[in-house]
Amino acid sequence: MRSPKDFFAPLAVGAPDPVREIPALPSRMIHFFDPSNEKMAAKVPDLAKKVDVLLGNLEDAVRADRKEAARNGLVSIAKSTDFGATQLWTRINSLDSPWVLDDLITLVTEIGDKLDVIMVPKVEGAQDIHYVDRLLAQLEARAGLRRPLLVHAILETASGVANVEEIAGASPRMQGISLGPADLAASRRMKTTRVGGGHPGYLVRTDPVGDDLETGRTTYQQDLWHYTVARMVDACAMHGILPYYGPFGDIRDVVACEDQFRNAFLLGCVGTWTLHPVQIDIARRVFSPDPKDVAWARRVIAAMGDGTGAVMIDGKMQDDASVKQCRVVAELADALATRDPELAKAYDEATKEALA
Ligand SMILES: CC(C)(COP(=O)(O)OP(=O)(O)OC[C@H]1O[C@@H](n2cnc3c(N)ncnc32)[C@H](O)[C@@H]1OP(=O)(O)O)[C@@H](O)C(=O)NCCC(=O)NCCSC(=O)C[C@](C)(O)C(=O)O
Ligand SMILES: [Mg+2]
Repeated sequence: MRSPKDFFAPLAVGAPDPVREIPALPSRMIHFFDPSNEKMAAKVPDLAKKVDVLLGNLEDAVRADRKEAARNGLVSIAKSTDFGATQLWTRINSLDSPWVLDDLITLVTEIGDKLDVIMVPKVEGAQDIHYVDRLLAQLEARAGLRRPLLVHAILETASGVANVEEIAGASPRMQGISLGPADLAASRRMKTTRVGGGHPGYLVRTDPVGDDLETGRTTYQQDLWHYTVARMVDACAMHGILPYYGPFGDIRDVVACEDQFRNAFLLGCVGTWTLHPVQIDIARRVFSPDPKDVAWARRVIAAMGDGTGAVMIDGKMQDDASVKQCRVVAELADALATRDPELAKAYDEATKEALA
């Protein structure tokens, strides 16, 4: 463990100073594409206008014989595309794979100035982040980068979940954590075969009435991911980094996808992954606060003055704690409004109506 005094010292001579605060940039959707897939790659310039984050995926879902093509494809896309205010991330191959060393060397050297965040899969503990941290510092120094690359961990091993708090605080580069439900299910030996979402067999049932065990017993499907997402959110909040839902693999089921995204949003996540273009608008809708909620939040903030004491608004008590919740919603709305003029208009109109 490094001394707290050294935590913000660069890990290589000539590497840029680590950031002290993780920027809360809009990242409602991290849109995955395979840079070796020509059809997907061709859509990148248009997607850059629609999404908050584009992620060139090099790991799972890219065939073993396409790994180099994906890496080289990402380099050429990054060099030739104007991303505007859209962030460019990548997911490197896992740290035990034969590809990861070349992924890091090539990407940092060739496009380190274009990349914002490096997503590291299958993180098991702080040791994995420490390894990437030092290596990135060496490569940044050699490439003469002025801005440090940030690191994002995927929570997709049982060990990673057990160590999530130390992973979140392992480096000043830690930008956030995403749920990786497919690998996590396998690592935990869960008996599911899905990528994210619920399962009809994971349920609770109302008690029987009398001796009849069969009739009138409603069942409620439960969320398999509640514990993990909640724990991830706490670990991230504790360390000032950002939590995300992960993939929802049933592309056709846009309804359950929206539900799963919304659960994560309400629990504290700032965004999700989108694997297919059809999921982009769902993520935008879910991870942008509702204009009515924004208007309410602004109304409470205005009524609460310096934020202390208690007032009644529409029959509901407001105090120091509820105004803090309202500030979370209002600040997120303000940040998203700077990127999304349509949203800015909807927020202002709803606020005018609420205050009229
Ligand atoms: C599911 C697939 C195969 C269906 O792909 P498709 O071509 O069969 O679908 P489609 O509906 O026919 O596609 C329509 C059009 O959209 C395009 N398209 C389709 N997807 C995209 C995309 N993402 N970005 C940009 N364009 C896309 C596609 O090329 C096509 O273009 P066209 O109209 O010109 O013919 C495809 O969407 C895909 O490969 N998506 C990405 C999958 C991926 O990245 N998986 C890895 C992340 S999840 C994961 O790793 C788990 C985790 C965290 O690690 C853990 O839980 O453990
Ligand atoms: Mg995975």
